Amino acid sequence: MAATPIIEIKNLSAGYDGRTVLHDVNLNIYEQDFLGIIGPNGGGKTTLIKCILGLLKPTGGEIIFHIGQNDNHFQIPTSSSEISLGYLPQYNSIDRKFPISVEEVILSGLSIQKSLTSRFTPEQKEKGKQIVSRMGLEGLEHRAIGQLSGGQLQRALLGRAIISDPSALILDEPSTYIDKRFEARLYELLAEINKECAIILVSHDIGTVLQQVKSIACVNETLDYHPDTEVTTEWLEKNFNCPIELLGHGTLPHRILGEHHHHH
Ligand SMILES: Nc1ncnc2c1ncn2[C@@H]1O[C@H](COP(=O)(O)OP(=O)(O)OP(=O)(O)O)[C@@H](O)[C@H]1O
Repeated sequence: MAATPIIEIKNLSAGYDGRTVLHDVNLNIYEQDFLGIIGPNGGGKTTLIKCILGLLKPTGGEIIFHIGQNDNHFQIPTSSSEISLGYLPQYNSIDRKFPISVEEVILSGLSIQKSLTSRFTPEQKEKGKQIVSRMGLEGLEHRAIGQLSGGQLQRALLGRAIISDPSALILDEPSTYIDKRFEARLYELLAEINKECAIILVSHDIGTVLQQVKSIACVNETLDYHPDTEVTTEWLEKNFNCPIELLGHGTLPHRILGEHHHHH
């Protein structure tokens, strides 16, 4: 069965105020994908995510979303508003003083098309409970998000991102949620979520990413896709435009690197 991608990015370019940041980006995301997106600071990772989420209008090319049953695809040429995408934002974009509880944060993942005051159905509340338990947040439902640890907040936001059973889940720098104790648990959760949802994981943490994902893309003005995680240091250096030592990842697990040479 020939798979159709759920997200198809063709010749995408994007930028700000007339300055091009991304160009000639081509990428297909399939149902079972777990794609890691790495790249140097300012390379355009967040810009690509903004385009996929429909928050930034591309200056060229297109992003096509295929949703629905396998034999019943339809396309939304210009917007992602109807495809269900889950999104875990960067830590520094979260206002922890916002007076909202864990349960409310999770349920807010369902309320995109609702007004803030409309009530949730009993089915939606039940779904919320399931997510609370899946995220290991029992007992914290009514806690304000400002009173959570980094790892707990992250799981609440992950719950919000997956409560609508999205076709794809996008995570922006999930390893910056401080609470390192929960990092292993996060990746366990993601592996589980990946059984029913494509995942796109943006991260600086090359070593961790390479151990979790199935394929990898490096974004540096354009996108270089690699179908597995057997990347070489040469591939990384070419895409980052710098020697691997400068990336600050001296502890890259060697077993996931392909043939490579040391040249000091
Ligand atoms: N709102 C904006 N207005 C103007 N320029 C921007 C804006 N957002 C990002 N840029 C610029 O676009 C380029 C790509 O930024 P982007 O945030 O996509 O990179 P990134 O790969 O996510 O970087 P990092 O790893 O540092 O988060 C950078 O040069 C940045 O300064």
